[in-house]
Amino acid sequence: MAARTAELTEHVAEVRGLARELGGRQVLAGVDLAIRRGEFVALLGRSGSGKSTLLRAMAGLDNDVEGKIEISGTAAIAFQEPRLIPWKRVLANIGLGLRGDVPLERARAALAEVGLDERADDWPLTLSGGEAQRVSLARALVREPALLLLDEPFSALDALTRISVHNLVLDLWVRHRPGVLLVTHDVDEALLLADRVLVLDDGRIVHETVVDLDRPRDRLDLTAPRASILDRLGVISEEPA
Ligand SMILES: Nc1ncnc2c1ncn2[C@@H]1O[C@H](COP(=O)(O)OP(=O)(O)OP(=O)(O)O)[C@@H](O)[C@H]1O
Repeated sequence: MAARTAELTEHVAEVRGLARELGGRQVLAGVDLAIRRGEFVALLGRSGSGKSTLLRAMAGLDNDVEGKIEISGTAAIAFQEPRLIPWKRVLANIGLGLRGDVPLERARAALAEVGLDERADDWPLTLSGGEAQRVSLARALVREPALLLLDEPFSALDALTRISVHNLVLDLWVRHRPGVLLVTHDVDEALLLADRVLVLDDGRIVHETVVDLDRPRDRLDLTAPRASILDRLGVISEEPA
């Protein structure tokens, strides 16, 4: 079982030699990774490469990993599906914590931050996909996480909703400055949002691209880093030479 809490100074999360076997396969085979305070990191990798396994371990949801995980403060996770409890109203869903309930005022404030204060007393099933994902983000934020783990939170959204939730995540990140680890399949999404893009393959981090560009970013500026990441993912780049 990996260590969980630590007084890290420069970093909000440190993972060393993380290993996990699943279904007879070594899915994680010695992952090393560190996230600085307030840093936005994106994680790419082929389907089945172990991205969700890594996030679950960092969120403390998997006790069968080997290696070291140190998180300085609280980690909160949001998933691809919002995972709201249908028989609890929206506000109650935010207040429901993994570790005890949070005060109502804080839950209301979190809901207001994602622009849904008027939906506090509604049932989750009356929300659109984008709204439900916003509630899921509010539920993570209300824990005031030092580390926010996002497991493909945009991938089930249509293109326009996706852009608005991208912008919301960036706004929330600027306001609260948690360290973020975002799992995505979308190279452009990773490059538009993150300070650093990592690639997971064969159970290890095999590639890192630093994205040293101001936000909001222009897709045209991302051509070179996109090509090198696609190359590492084994995808032929469609960019003109
Ligand atoms: N409980 C389990 N039992 C056996 N194998 C599992 C279990 N959970 C995950 N796996 C396997 O572990 C591997 C990694 O899964 P994981 O969900 O972490 O991959 P991923 O990179 O997030 O994939 P995707 O991009 O498709 O979501 C996969 O091959 C998956 O089938």
